[in-house]
Amino acid sequence: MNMGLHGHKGRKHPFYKSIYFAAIGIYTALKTERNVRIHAVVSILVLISGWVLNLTYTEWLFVLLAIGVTISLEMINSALERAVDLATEEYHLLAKQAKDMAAGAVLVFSLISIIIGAVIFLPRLIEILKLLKS
Ligand SMILES: Nc1ncnc2c1ncn2[C@@H]1O[C@H](COP(=O)(O)OP(=O)(O)OP(=O)(O)O)[C@@H](O)[C@H]1O
Repeated sequence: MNMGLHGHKGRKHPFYKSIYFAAIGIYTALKTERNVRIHAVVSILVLISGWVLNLTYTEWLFVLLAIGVTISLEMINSALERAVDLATEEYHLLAKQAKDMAAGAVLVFSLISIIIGAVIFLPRLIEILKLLKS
């Protein structure tokens, strides 16, 4: 394997090609990973809700961060699952730990996202329910 001057396998792509491969990666994740599709649909619903509820500048920053990091982590989790499956088809403790830790990372940030969502959206929803009652 020629690592050459350009590092990994001696390949060197122009920048636009790297962006193209990354876009293919997003497409592949959407096509093959149910969890990524669910996150994408929920994210679109959250963006519409944020627009309807007229979020503040700071609230938008938190919402965008929560959406972006959650989907990114989910894709890294899927990538790691593939890398592990490529490395071994056998049962292996290290394979289990690698997959479970990656899933744990997704879970940690999902819990943070739920807190961010609750802090931003719950007070507004309660406000709307009060208005509907009166
Ligand atoms: N080669 C392996 N050796 C040991 N344990 C494994 C191996 N592959 C998978 N596992 C265990 O089985 C679980 C399920 O693995 P799988 O690859 O199906 O991922 P998954 O968690 O179902 O993925 P998804 O996020 O797509 O639902 C892993 O979390 C891990 O605990």
